[in-house]
Amino acid sequence: MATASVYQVQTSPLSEAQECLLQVVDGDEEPVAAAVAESGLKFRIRDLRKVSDAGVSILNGINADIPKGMIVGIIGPSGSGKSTVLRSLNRLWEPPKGTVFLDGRDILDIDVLSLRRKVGMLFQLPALFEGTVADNIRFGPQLKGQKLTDSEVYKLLTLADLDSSFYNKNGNELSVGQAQRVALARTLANDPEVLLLDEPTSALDPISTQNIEDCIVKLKKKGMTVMMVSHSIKQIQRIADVVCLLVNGEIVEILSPDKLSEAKHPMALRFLELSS
Ligand SMILES: Nc1ncnc2c1ncn2[C@@H]1O[C@H](COP(=O)(O)OP(=O)(O)OP(=O)(O)O)[C@@H](O)[C@H]1O
Repeated sequence: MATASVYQVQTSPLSEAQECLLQVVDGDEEPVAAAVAESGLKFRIRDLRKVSDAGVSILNGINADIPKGMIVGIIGPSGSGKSTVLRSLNRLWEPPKGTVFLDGRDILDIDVLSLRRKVGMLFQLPALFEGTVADNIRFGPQLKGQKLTDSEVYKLLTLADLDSSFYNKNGNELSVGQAQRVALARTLANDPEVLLLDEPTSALDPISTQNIEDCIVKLKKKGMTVMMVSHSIKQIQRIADVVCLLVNGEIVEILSPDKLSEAKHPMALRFLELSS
C-alpha cells in the first residue's frame, strides 16, 4: 500500500539511490510513506554535476527526490561535496550541469532572491549584521518593503526558542548558540519553505545544540522541508527521517537513520565506523 502511494509521485525512471529511498519507505517507514504520498516532492535533483575551476570533479551526478516536510540528513567524509550540494540548491553556487526543480520549477527560472527566500540557509557559524536582534530579524522582509510588527518579531524569537529579552540585544552581546538561533529567526522571517543547514550546531555546546534540534523538529512539524549536513551521526539519528551518504560527489546510499549500520558502500561503512 505504501509503495503504491510512493510510486504515484514518481514520474520518471528511478535512479538506484531513489530505489533505496523507496525501499526504506516500503519497509517499516509508514510515516515517511504517508508524508511522500500526501505532500509530494519539494526538490527533484537530476544529474547535478560540478567541476572546479581547476578541473576537479566535485559533484558527479547527484540524483535525488526530496519529499516535502522531511528532515533529510546528509553525511559523508570531508570533501565529499555535502556543502556543494546544499549551495547548489539555492544557487549560492550556480548548478553548472544538471537540473534542480523546486516544486516542479527549474530553479534557474526562479528569481535568485525569491529562491533564497524560499530556500533559507544556515551555516556553521552565524554572521549577524550590525544592530539589534530585532534589526537582524527585520532585515529580510524590509528588503521587500515589508515592516514586521513587534509581535511578528516576538513570534519569530519564540519559534527560534529565544525569549523576548533578546529583542533589543546587540548581535555582539550573544553567545554563538544564541546568535545561531537569531540567524534561524532571521531566516524564518523570510517565510522559507526549505531550510538548508550546513553543520548548524558544530560550534555549539550540547544544550544549544538541543535547542536548535528542537526548533528544527518543530519546524518540520509545521511542514518545513529540511536538508541538514552534519558530522554527528548521533544528531542525524536523533532528528533525520532519512539519510543520504555522500562519497566522492555521489549519493552512494540512502538509509533510514536507525539502519545506518546496514550501509554497504565500503567508504560509507568506514566513515560510519569511525564516527560512532
Ligand atoms: N570555492 C571552491 N572552489 C574550488 N573547489 C572547491 C570550492 N569549495 C569547495 N571545493 C572543493 O569541493 C570539494 C567538496 O567540498 P565541500 O565543501 O562541498 O565538501 P564537504 O563534504 O562539505 O566537506 P566538509 O565536510 O569538510 O565540510 C572539496 O574537494 C573542496 O576542496
